[in-house]
Amino acid sequence: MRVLGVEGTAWCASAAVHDTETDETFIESDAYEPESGGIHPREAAEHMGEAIPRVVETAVSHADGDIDAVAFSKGPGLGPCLRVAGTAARALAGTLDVPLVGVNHMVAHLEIGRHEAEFDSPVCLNASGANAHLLGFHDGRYRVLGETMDTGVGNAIDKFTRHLGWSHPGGPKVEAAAKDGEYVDLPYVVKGMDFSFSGLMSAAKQAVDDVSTSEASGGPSEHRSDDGTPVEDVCFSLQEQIFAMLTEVSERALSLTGSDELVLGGGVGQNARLREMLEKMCEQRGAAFYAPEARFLRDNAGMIAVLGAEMARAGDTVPIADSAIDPNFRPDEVPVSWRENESVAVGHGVSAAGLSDPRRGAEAVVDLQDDEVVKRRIPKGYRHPELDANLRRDRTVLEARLLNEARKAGVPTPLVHDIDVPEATLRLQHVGDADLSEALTVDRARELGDLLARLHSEELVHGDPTTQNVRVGDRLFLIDFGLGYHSGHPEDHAMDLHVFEGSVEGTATDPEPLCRAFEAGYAETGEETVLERLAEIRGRGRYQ
Ligand SMILES: C[C@@H](O)[C@H](NC(=O)OP(=O)(O)OC[C@H]1O[C@@H](n2cnc3c(N)ncnc32)[C@H](O)[C@@H]1O)C(=O)O
Ligand SMILES: [Fe+2]
Repeated sequence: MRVLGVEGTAWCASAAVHDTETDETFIESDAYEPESGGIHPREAAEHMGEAIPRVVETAVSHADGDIDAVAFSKGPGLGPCLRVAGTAARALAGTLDVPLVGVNHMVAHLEIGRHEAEFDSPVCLNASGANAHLLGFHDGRYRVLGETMDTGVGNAIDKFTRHLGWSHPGGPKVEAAAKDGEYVDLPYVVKGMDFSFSGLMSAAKQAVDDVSTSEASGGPSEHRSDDGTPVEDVCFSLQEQIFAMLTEVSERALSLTGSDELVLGGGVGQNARLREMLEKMCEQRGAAFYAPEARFLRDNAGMIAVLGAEMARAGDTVPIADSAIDPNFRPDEVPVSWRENESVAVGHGVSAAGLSDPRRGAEAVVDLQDDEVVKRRIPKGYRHPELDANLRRDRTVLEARLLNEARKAGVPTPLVHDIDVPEATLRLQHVGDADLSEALTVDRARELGDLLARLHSEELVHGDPTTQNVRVGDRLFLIDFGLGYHSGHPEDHAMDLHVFEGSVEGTATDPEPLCRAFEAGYAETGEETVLERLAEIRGRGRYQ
């Protein structure tokens, strides 16, 4: 079978032909390059209007007109661009009299890696321009295990370079500038498997602004000053922070799902430092890692044609009348017709808190000694040594402090027997006999809701309350406060709830009653505003 793919979600007008017999993919692309600033939707759509017919013609003639189906990016993306590419795809399917396939662009970014690596059920990290998320496959659907709480990763980097006056796209320029940089401390924000870039980006711009104000007459190529931060140091550190955040949440997702395969997708995946970090992390935990070649990472119609072929084979085609584009098409809305009903399931190779298989813990090695647990935050080879030392120290100290404060707030936690800060090691009381991930019930979900409400009423935030960070005994115990902090803000409290529900939705067959009970438990003692904020976070328009 030969499938023609059409891609036109934002900047890349592209057509491709995938031949399922030979597994070869021919791609023809034409990039829109804004003269100044970022991507303008109207200009980008004009570019699509000119370039799509051209790239389609090249691809069709490459296949000698021998095409069995037409697949196109149905969304997400910029409406005006999607419309142009969608119209072209519909017209082509009509003219050739072949079926039409509507592909989710984000799922295509990840399926291309799975297809090439021949992995069964990997965790997928998408690092693209307008998005950033972790997907796992469970019970016939992609589940969003974690995602950005504000902008996509590429857009965050591009906004920073726009601030510097550099042309679009900024990602490759930051990568080049980072080669001569040294580490400076910048914010690092992960919440469970979610993460955000806005604080980090403001700090980066601030650091550079200090430089440019004192260099006002120095011209754009001169970035150094005596008291400011050299721009290459900011670029270097930006990469170190952002990619370490993405790698950390990927590792957490591997740990939570028990998967030992990771694939990368999206344009930012072209960055060698990101790939290096992911590769090192996987190597350290004995997982397999795959990143497709660059032409399949950045936006391209090849990935649309490859997934389109699988969908067409599964009979997943769409009548022209029902083929409307969807600018907000989320990957978890896609009915996955082309995969067997396999799952990345919780429990798979994951022992209780990683106890019998210490390698599996996301962050720490945990050893059982009599009735005590020795938890050591091991150095992570993928992180910059300074960042690594800071994170291990800060999290160890915070964890010890917050475990005690939480207990005082009436939330059961293990007693802290001893702390060794230089070794980032805690000796803790052994509590419970299973993880909540192995023993989640409606009643326990409710009990946990109540515990988090109590924690929040004392202005404490857990930071990572997934089902793996709750122990089950005669009652529930909260463990692993390493991402915790003090805050009385409803947004921070709501994020705790969001993280828990994300871990349930990513792994439970029927998450709905569990989440409802959890929220009911929270509502008994917790603040109504937090639950309202939770609903808002869920529906928040992200990815600007
Ligand atoms: C919806 C769709 O239009 C969108 N696609 C998209 O944004 O294009 P993509 O090719 O996946 O990613 C482009 C981004 O990838 C970044 N990028 C490219 N090369 C890079 C590099 N070497 N280092 C860091 N970022 C890089 C660019 O700066 C830009 O932000 C998406 O997938 O989110
Ligand atoms: Fe993309």
